[in-house]
Amino acid sequence: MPRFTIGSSLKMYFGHRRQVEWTRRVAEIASAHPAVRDGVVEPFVIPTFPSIPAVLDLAAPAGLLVGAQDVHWEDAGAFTGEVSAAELAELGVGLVEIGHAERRAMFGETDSSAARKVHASLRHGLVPVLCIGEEERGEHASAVEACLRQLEACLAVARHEGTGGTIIVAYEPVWAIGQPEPAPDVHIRAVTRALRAHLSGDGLLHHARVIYGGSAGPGLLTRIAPDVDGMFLGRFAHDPAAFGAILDEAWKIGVGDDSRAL
Ligand SMILES: O=C(CO)COP(=O)(O)O
Repeated sequence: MPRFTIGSSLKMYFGHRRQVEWTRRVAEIASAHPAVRDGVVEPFVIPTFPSIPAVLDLAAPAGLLVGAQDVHWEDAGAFTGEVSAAELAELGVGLVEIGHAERRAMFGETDSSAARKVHASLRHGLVPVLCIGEEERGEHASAVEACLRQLEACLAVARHEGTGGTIIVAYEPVWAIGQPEPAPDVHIRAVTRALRAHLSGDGLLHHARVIYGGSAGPGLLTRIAPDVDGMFLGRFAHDPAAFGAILDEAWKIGVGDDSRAL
């Protein structure tokens, strides 16, 4: 099991050519990096739907997982504009982002639609990257409470149906997305610690991982590493070199962990 899962959603920032170019550079950096070669980091990229096949061609040989930014909960039928988990699995997609704050705010995503999408993804062996986070900045305790409530609401269908698997929970406080700085370290660590404790030993969701997103960039992982399993990057990974800098950090932390264990 890699120590960290680190990746980026390209949202709708780039066109097709630029996503391919970005992936080519990040794939070069990742495949040559000891953090990826030695399994300290499991890297991923989440492009737009039409760019998935081209991104997969470059990413897969470099050890980068590829995700989709959304999914529909049904397997097939009259659902114009939607894409099923079955088709994503057929293409070789490994991850599915579900319930991102932008989809909740702009496209009517709710905990109950997210719950159906999580279930569909697990049924097809895809790993949900389930995005949760409180809307307003406040006390740690109220953020923990809101996130645990949201997490369980988004897992309700999978729990009801007894459908398990691996899941990545992306803690993304809504107020920290698209900002100059991430949430304060102590806040991130309090919430991710509580989420990890809640999910540890979960009978249904094996290997649940908790990563942080929201204006994350180089320098943050070193400060929050003891309480997270990775990071979900946005704008601050648009420069492929920044992705490389974060792999450097992860490698240093991983080597430190190993030497402490000896
Ligand atoms: O939403 C995010 C990742 O999904 C974070 O985006 P930013 O890092 O650009 O705020």
